[in-house]
Amino acid sequence: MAAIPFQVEKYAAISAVVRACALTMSVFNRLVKSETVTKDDKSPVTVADYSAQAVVNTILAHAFPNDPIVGEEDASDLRKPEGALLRERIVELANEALTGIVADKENVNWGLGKARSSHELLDAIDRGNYAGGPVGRMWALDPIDGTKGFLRGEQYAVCLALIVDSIVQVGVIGCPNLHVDVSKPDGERGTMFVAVRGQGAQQLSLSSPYGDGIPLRISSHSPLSSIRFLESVEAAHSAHGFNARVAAVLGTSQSPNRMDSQAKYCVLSRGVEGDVYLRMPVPGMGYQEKIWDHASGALLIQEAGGIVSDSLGRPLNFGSGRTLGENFGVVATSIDIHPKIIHAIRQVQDEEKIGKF
Ligand SMILES: Nc1ncnc2c1ncn2[C@@H]1O[C@H](COP(=O)(O)OS(=O)(=O)O)[C@@H](OP(=O)(O)O)[C@H]1O
Ligand SMILES: [Mg+2]
Ligand SMILES: [Mg+2]
Ligand SMILES: [Mg+2]
Repeated sequence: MAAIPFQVEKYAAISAVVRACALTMSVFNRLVKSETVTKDDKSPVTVADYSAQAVVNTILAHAFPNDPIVGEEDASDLRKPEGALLRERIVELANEALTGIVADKENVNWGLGKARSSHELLDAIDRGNYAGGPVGRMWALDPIDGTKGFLRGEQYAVCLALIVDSIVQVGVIGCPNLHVDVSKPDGERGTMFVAVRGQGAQQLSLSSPYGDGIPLRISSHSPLSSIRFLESVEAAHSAHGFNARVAAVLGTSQSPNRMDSQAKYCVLSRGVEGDVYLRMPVPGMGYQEKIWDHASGALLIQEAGGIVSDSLGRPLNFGSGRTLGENFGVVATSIDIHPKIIHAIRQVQDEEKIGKF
């Protein structure tokens, strides 16, 4: 019998994301102020981001020693003398996660059960320093996407994707704070989203992440007047005013559904809580989107029957380095709504040019 493509990669990615999610959940309740620091770009990073990256990269290094990793965090601050306390905490947390008992897929060995030295774990974090590029295999990792959401106790996600020759082949996203049942927002939390190119997309739960799961299907029949946008919480991360003007052009009266992280892609793939994820650059910021903020989610949407492009309708290029440097904005939605959104974006941009706003 022929092997199913990317099955080992899928199970390794699920195993790594489940352990990283458990780590972040246990840290959340015990996090103290000194365990969050501000990076050079003014964004927060916590002991949970660092230790989750150490855990995922340790598992990937064991399972696929030749695969490079594009990960958000690096260990340079932790190697400095003033990083000693943070470093100790990260070593403790990462080893708890690597040696703790979590249900892994049977008959596989990801090198777990053995504690690592501080040196090994810092090197594991720095395996994420790969520059990216158009050719070959690489993993894209965001150990905590939506760190601000994590700190608020709201949505965040552990996101891992395998990219081969610029194309995302496997995408796994764990959302510890996302409700499992769309009709019960206050019900059980802890979801896992898994997509493999050509094999569909499923929602599973973090407590039972290896079964068949629920097949995901993006919503496709919303009349334009009732479509709902998904967007970032932070106005500094995506242009809320621009989204509101696109919504006005389309004539929708629904207020946007705002949440942090790639949980937006997850919610979109479930087909009920939103119809379009629109992320337009904030003028003057000069920010380039990072591949780890979109790779898993983009595949999830495609495998759920939707389409992901930039604001000009061009495919996202995951092979141009650590950023989506050749793209401008992100639009994820169903195949039938997509051209209408691209058209409305152009209309708003034209109106802005003639000074209508
Ligand atoms: N200036 C700017 N513009 C656009 N995007 C930025 C910017 N700065 C940061 N980031 C990235 O946004 C990631 C979080 O995205 P979200 O959509 O979750 O934003 S928000 O937190 O809800 O506002 C966030 O991911 P994490 O750092 O993993 O939390 C960043 O990669
Ligand atoms: Mg960050
Ligand atoms: Mg992120
Ligand atoms: Mg992050």
